[in-house]
Amino acid sequence: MTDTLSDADLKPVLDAGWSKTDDGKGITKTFKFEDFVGAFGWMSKAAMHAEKMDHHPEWSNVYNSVTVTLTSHDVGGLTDRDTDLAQAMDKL
Ligand SMILES: C[C@H](O)[C@H](O)[C@H]1CNC2=NC(N)=NC(=O)C2=N1
Repeated sequence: MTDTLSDADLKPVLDAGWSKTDDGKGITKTFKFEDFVGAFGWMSKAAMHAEKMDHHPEWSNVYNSVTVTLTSHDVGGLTDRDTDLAQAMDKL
């Protein structure tokens, strides 16, 4: 499905700590880890998931913190590919 999502569709990920970006086209969350190895290990696992799903995060890492933004560039907004990847990241 490539339809953009409504706020109701987003409720599960918003309840799980994701927020809409200021432009409303993405969702973002900051994940915290014990240290850099924890953060980078998580990014490695997340990267494998993203590649399998053919849906890729925008993210940045500073020491033990990883800030992730998810959006569907091809439709210029949020799709279920973003919520699926968000939920996969939350489960890692
Ligand atoms: C061809 C391929 O499916 C597309 O380029 C994919 C790859 N990964 C992607 N990732 C994200 N986040 N948004 C996209 O629109 C996107 N498109």
